[in-house]
Amino acid sequence: MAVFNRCLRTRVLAAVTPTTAFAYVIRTLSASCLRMNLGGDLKSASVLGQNPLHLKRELSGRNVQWVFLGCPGVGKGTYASRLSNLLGVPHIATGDLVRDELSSSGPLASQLKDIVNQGKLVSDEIIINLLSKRLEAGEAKGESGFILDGFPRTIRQAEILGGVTDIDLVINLKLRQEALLAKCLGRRICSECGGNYNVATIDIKGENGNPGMYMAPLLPPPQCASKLITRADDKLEVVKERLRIYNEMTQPVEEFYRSRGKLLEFDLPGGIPESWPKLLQALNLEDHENKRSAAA
Ligand SMILES: Nc1ncnc2c1ncn2[C@@H]1O[C@H](COP(=O)(O)OP(=O)(O)O)[C@@H](O)[C@H]1O
Repeated sequence: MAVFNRCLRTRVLAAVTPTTAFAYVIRTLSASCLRMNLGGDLKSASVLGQNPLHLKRELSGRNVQWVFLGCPGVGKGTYASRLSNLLGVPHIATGDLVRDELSSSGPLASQLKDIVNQGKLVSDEIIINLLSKRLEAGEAKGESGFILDGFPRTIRQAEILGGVTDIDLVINLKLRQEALLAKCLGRRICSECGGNYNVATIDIKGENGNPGMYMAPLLPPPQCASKLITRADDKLEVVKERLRIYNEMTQPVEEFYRSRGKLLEFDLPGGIPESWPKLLQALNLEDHENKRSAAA
């Protein structure tokens, strides 16, 4: 097994141009961690109506390599994490990697704090370094496959990723504009367990032929209720800036994958109870656990 060497990475990063260095880091990791290119295209499986889970069993060592796109507050983390549990692949959210780094008070923390709190994107170099370290740690635990959430966020990141591994499917989550801001502002995190909740109730009345939409709040269990915190970048002005940056920098990534036939557009019809079964249907997946608890 190829073991990623931190000194080598430092030397390579210093010696070559940034793009080459990022690609080198991910290629090294991809080759060893992700067991790439073992065949099978799970994206086309879902499009063609076969069951990706069935295919997954047939592809020894090759788990899904999916990406979630979507505006801040759309619910990428919620659905990526549910699919990660269902498919048995890691959910890797680059925003979480950035927040872990921020709370670690390591050398990067002070540099990242201002950028994140202003709603800006951190540099490709930093984000790829954090992602590489996360993949390296996953390799050590025997992980394979991934659901990426928050990466790629720029065309350059998408090109680098595409240069080193195959992405099977990109799920583009979409939610009505009126709901996005409220969802971001209602987001809360348990400071103890890290659980994600939302205190916003979205209740858009149907008018002029447009349907209404209801999304119940996602309230914390009693043990988390008194420990909720709001992300520093979930303030109104910062959220507006993040939405602006998404439209400018990340929306082109949707087209990047659309033109390659990898994009699955999914309009969220409401909260989790309505959206989760429909998302599973769109992916040709079944959640037996969910069915069992719904029937109970
Ligand atoms: N791929 C990335 N490229 C650059 N910056 C990133 C990336 N992923 C996360 N970040 C940084 O982390 C912050 C939080 O990310 P995330 O939790 O994904 O936010 P959101 O809820 O807006 O999708 C971003 O505003 C940005 O500063």
